[in-house]
Amino acid sequence: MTGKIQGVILAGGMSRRFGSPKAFAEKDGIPFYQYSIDALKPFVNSIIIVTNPRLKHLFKQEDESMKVVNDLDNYRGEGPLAGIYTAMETSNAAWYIVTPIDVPFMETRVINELVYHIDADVDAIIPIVSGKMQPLISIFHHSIKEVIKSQLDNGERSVDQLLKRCKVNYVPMDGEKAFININHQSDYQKFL
Ligand SMILES: Nc1nc2c(ncn2[C@@H]2O[C@H](COP(=O)(O)OP(=O)(O)OP(=O)(O)O)[C@@H](O)[C@H]2O)c(=O)[nH]1
Repeated sequence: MTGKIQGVILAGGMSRRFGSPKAFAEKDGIPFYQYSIDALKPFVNSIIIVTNPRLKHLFKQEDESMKVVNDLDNYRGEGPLAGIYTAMETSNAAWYIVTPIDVPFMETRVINELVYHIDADVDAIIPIVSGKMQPLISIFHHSIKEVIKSQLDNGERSVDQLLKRCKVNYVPMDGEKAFININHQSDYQKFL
């Protein structure tokens, strides 16, 4: 038994480098954030998009199984950990599968492989692709919620720091393309 699995889409970033909200940039006429939804959907009971008040109204809530919320007030805009903590506070699940909104080549097989490694003995499951870890396309157990909170309360926004405090299963994976993330307009020109 794995318990309830919640999908989390981190969508509260400022897209400063990109210059406009990345979630709504398009690949083949489909907004980037939809690719994150599509990759998660087969594996989760529900999806929570965690964003900020500037963008919240722009996300379409497809059905009852999807929720769009802002980062909790205390941690608004404090980075990805604020989004993960908000999801853990807002919903009640055993596991949280997290994705960002700027990975338009993401594939269900990536999430499938991470889900395969869900195990009671670990706190986090993180892919390693071409020697680089991808901590924002990952699975976290709810038991680390208080660790995240204490980091946020100490102003420590680093996900890498969190991983040093957790039992992590690092999963080597093939297929770099699925992990391409778009940060700058030049990435958009290059890959899309
Ligand atoms: N909920 C939430 N998500 C965030 C926050 N900061 C970043 N994210 C998300 O985390 C992922 C990675 O963010 P980045 O690309 O590093 O940051 P960004 O703010 O979107 O872009 P830059 O402003 O160019 O750094 C994206 O999906 C962001 O939307 C935050 O404070 N809250």
